[in-house]
Amino acid sequence: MTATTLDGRRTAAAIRAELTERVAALAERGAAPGLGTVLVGDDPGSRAYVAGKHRDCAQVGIASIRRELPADATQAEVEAVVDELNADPACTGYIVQLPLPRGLDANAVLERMDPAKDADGLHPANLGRLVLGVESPLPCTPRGIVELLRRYDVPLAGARVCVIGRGVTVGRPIGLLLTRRSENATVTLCHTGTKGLSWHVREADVVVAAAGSPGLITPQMVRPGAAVLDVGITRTEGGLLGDVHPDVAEVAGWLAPMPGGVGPMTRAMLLANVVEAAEAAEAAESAGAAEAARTRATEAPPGPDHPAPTPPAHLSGDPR
Ligand SMILES: Nc1nc(=O)c2c([nH]1)NC[C@@H]1CN(c3ccc(C(=O)N[C@@H](CCC(=O)O)C(=O)O)cc3)C=[N+]21
Repeated sequence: MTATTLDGRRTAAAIRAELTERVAALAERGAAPGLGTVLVGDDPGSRAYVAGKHRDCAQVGIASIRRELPADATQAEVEAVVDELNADPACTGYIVQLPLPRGLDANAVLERMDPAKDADGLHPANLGRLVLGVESPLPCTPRGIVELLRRYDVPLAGARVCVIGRGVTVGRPIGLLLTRRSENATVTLCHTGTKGLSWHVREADVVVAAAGSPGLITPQMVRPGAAVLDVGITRTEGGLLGDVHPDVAEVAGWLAPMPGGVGPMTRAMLLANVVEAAEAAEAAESAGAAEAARTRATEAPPGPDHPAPTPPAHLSGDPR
């Protein structure tokens, strides 16, 4: 058996085409989405990832706002950039590229962001909303995984999903998405302390490998026909390595490879979050404008343009 490729590049391109139309519609109503990125330090991976982000933005017509700080930036300097983007009306959404260099408090930075501009869905208020089932921007990688599985009709209802990795961007939030009633999967969250990892993986209909451990998932561990998504990226001299051994393609029913699987979907979902935030802001603004117009109409003092309405006879107090 050779797995069907869950082609993230092709799927992300289709999503970008859909978003391009929505950005054009926003522009017609005078609302231009703008994505900000905050990059601290010079990690080559982070740099490449942020550059990709700006290329994607240019392609769909989203303005991009780039902020870079040196690796020795202070907490106050990073927070000043956050304050600036919170206040900038041209920036409708932004991300702070993680991980931050040692010594910086990422949680304090995330907490300081305007949750309405959180394009990553990683602000504590938005993660809380995800737990509560309240609408919120969703973390990009988990959202990209769900979208990829959906577009390839991989069955999720009642499916056993094994997630390997407990990071904040993937492993922790993905269980919250997959166990919603709309997806209805059952999720086991495994990590480096899990006993009998092979057994857990072998039970699964869907495997999400996000541990950052090259070749961790071998063909013998995978249930024939299962969907396997490689989310791990390890940078080596020889290139990028995923968490899934290449021979898994002979056993799996579906495979999201690295590269070309979940990574491009993550980027597409970031764009989706930015467009959705701009649509929500535009809707709130036009609702606010309509409300203000109504308030003016009902509260304007009587004058030559607005004569006081004549009360109906039974309320006028006039005995005639
Ligand atoms: N605030 C924040 N939000 C993130 O979403 C976030 C982050 N920080 N820090 C780092 C991780 C990693 N990440 C990737 C996204 C896309 C690819 C991607 O497009 N990968 C391509 C190729 C990768 C390459 O060639 O370098 C692929 O898999 O085909 C990779 C990695 C987002 N992250």
